[in-house]
Amino acid sequence: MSNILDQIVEKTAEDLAKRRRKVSFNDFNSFQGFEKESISFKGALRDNESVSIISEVKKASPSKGIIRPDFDPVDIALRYEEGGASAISVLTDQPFFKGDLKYLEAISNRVKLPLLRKDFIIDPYQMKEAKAYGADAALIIVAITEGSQLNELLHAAREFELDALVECYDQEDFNRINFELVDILGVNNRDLKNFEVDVHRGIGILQQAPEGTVLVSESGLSSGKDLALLQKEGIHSALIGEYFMRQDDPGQAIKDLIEQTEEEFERLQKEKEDVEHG
Ligand SMILES: O=C(O)c1ccccc1NCC(=O)[C@H](O)[C@H](O)COP(=O)(O)O
Repeated sequence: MSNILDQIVEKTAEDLAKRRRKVSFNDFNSFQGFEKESISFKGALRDNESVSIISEVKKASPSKGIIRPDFDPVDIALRYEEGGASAISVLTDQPFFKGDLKYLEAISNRVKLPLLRKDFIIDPYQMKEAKAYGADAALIIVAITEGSQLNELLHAAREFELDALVECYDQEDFNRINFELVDILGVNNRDLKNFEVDVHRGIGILQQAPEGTVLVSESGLSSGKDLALLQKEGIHSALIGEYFMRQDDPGQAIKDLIEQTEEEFERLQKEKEDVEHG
């Protein structure tokens, strides 16, 4: 690991140490999230004939800086729900993405869709914290774990009734996964050395997962063409942030994208039939 993830993880560890001093592991037991029954994130991604959409609440990013200056996380999440998203990803990292755990909590009080805590999780403390603030699922990035840490985080997710979206950046990450413990796999299409995205590279890795794994393509997706390609290649879900966050009405943008995807998928099917029948 020698890229932006190094810097993010270093800062995450510092902030985590500060939070631990304020709120102990046991303190979380009295948080509101523990009263809520988890909603199946995995089920929501699969319950779709076409590619399901995980729409992301994302104010800023290391690659683009501030993406949405006029940022109202609850309003955005409500629009996502109305627009037809299957699940919502909420960035909770503050230093690099301008996210907040409070956004997760506020959204969980208003929206019925399953919520993914999108952060840089390196310790079981953050899993319990995710549940405490209303998450139904949490991201685990393989590249920021070492040795048994990945499996330890997977066990913690299970303990706190969270689905785990396990994210790879490359083949090396993929090779480290024990699929007996993992049932939702994401591949991030973004190359962290130059921030370029390549959806085809991601598909190639996702397709190696065992049958029954829920497959998620992440980053750089913005068109019906992208999503129809994913559907054609057997990918279940698309995680989309920046594209929606740049639209005046992110809810309408989801509706339009779903419609474009259906049209493009039909076009691809017809093209295939024409080739088959000469
Ligand atoms: O978004 C970034 O610049 C970034 C940089 C370094 C590590 C992670 C990063 N993004 C996190 C994500 O995975 C994306 O927010 C998510 O996949 C949505 O991507 P997009 O649709 O391109 O906003």
